[in-house]
Amino acid sequence: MTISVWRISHLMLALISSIFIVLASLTGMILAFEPISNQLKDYKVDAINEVSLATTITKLSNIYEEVLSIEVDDNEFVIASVFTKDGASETFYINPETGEKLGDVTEKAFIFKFATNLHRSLFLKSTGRFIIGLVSFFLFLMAITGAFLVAKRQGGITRWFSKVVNEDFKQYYHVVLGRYMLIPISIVALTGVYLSLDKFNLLPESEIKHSYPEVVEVDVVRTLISEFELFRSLKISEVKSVEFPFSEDIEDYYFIKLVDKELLVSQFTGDIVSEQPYALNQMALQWSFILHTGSGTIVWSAVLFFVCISLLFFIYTGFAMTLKRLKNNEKVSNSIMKDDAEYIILVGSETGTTYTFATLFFKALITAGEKAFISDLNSYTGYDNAKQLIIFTATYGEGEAPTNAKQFGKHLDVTVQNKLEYAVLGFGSLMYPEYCKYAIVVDALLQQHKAFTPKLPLFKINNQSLEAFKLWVRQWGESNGIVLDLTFRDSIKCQKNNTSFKVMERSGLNVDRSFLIRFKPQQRVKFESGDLLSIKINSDETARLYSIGKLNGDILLSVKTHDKGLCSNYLNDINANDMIKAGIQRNYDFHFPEYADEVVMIANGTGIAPFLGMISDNKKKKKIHLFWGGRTKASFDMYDKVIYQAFDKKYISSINIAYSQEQDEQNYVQDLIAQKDEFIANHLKNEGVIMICGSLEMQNSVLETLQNITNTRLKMSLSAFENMEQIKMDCY
Ligand SMILES: Cc1cc2nc3c(=O)[nH]c(=O)nc-3n(C[C@H](O)[C@H](O)[C@H](O)COP(=O)(O)O)c2cc1C
Repeated sequence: MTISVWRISHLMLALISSIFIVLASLTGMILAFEPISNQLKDYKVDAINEVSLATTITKLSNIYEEVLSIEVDDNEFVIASVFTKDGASETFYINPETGEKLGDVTEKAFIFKFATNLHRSLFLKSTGRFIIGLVSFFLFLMAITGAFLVAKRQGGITRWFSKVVNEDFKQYYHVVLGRYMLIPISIVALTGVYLSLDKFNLLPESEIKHSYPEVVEVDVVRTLISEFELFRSLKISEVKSVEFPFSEDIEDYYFIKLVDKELLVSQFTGDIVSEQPYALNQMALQWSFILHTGSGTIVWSAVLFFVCISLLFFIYTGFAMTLKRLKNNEKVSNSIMKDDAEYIILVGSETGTTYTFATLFFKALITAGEKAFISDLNSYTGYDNAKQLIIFTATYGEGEAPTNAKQFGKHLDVTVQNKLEYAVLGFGSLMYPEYCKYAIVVDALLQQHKAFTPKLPLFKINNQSLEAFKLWVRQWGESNGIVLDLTFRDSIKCQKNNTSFKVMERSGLNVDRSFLIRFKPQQRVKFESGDLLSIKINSDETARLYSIGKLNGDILLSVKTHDKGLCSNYLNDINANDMIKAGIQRNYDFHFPEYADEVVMIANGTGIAPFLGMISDNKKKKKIHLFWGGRTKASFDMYDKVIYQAFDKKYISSINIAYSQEQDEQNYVQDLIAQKDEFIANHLKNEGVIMICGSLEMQNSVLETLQNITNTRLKMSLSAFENMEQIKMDCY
């Protein structure tokens, strides 16, 4: 079955039963307190596991005129029904060791009575009981479909507890909590179903029939109760209830219920006259009751309370995710027919984010005056006037196609197509072993197809990186001679840029038109190397982010100027003692990994800035290996003072530099990594961390090189190390 069938079933079940689950959870939360409040009453006697039934009966018989019954409830409180010496009939808690009264048996509190009724039958008697039973069954089905979705998402049941990719708060905790709550929720649901089946008499008949002796000896001598072998050996904690003989007639017996069986016992001799074990379903019923109500155990009641809260959380996050998915999947309407369009954009998306990116691109094409058409990959067909096919696709399951792309391969085989150029943009996550696998498959299918010629090589986007997307759009625009202007709605979070920073010093421009600039915050702000400084020149512009190196409490930035770069030119125009307003954006995922003993830092160009701070602060002298790529020797001059000072202090263990334009043969940082493949493989094997900062092109090439190294030398996918937080990236 495909993932969407499971997801739709999961959603449908939730839609049908959510109101009842909310009611059952809220009342369940109240009811979870009943066993707790009962246990707080002080009627439990410590010696309950030592006192024998013989002792309790003897003591009671001495104090009261007649004893009718003894009951030990789920809280292990002992209740006796007696006639007092004054002839009054009373039922109360007793001390089983002395027979003394401990307190009156009070009625269930109103709140618990009310909650029980609502929880069991919605105050609708049999109809309500039926609804609740059915909803319990649906809840169980939801647990199963949910488990399947989690297993699929994690890449198989064996990876059940492997790290969950955190792309969205609600989705992340829906999955993380779901993994832990699966078993308790299934127990609550199944026991609920079982209790309902019992109420509707749908369980097999399990009434116990005792065989009474046909011939009874009449001249038997009465033995004292305190001498009864059975009563002496039975501890009161093993007994559920004892009904005393109705009369002193020899044919009336003690009727005793234990945890697993019922006994008829002679009141004259104490011998067992009949012994009947409970049927399996009777035992199952007892256990269902305990597991469903938490009766008698505070710990399980607390678990049940947590189950109720988590169900409310699942309903809230589940519906919030569905709404977001629906919003993401809102299709833009095409203003022209497919056969009139020159650019055909086809999308493969499961939860809609790829559609959001494709829509941005589509709208930019329309704004640029191009004839574009957008649709699902499944609706691939012939296009009469198209020049280019642009495919945006995510990957799902274990490297599979999203649901709206599953038919693409089939349609491609049977469709007669005019000659077309194509470009494939893959959306995926490096956390999964099959990174962007479906985009790779689509690219390969088009490569083999004679109607198609590639316009751009396959481009992969990790974790919906906006920066990577912008880079691809720039490349696409350049190769097609179209200037595209992407308009983002909420894509960049608004930063508060109201902290004052004073410029302490700055370098001149180097050969690459880059410079270093150092700021001192004028207010107390928290930051670390790896955090980002957000600068917004005017309110119309989106904020520009720069990676921070923290040097002696100051912020060090390495800035490359661009001809049309508003922010880089603004920074280039300021000098020592000038003030700027900016904001700190914490970037916790890119802080120095204190847990690692050895760190490899890979950067190109200005990406070195956070590493300058981390290296200068390495007072513990952890092993740090720097790999840096730049254009020429002069490109590095700006950084060598900080680096060689750190080297003298033994704060850095090795420096490896690749120059792309210093010699005839171009040498890039990924080439250095490839040359040191054995070292890199050992580093990862020994739990070392690799940090990457710089351009997205460099990041993609370095990741490819690392993937080759882990595949060939360690026979493992790079995603395994990513999942163990051994790869950290901050590229732009
Ligand atoms: C259950 C699940 C399985 C995934 N499997 C893969 C995978 O095998 N390879 C990959 O690169 N990305 C995988 N991803 C990541 C998605 O492809 C990525 O988040 C994508 O941006 C989602 O796009 P969409 O919202 O348009 O569906 C998976 C995500 C989920 C939730």
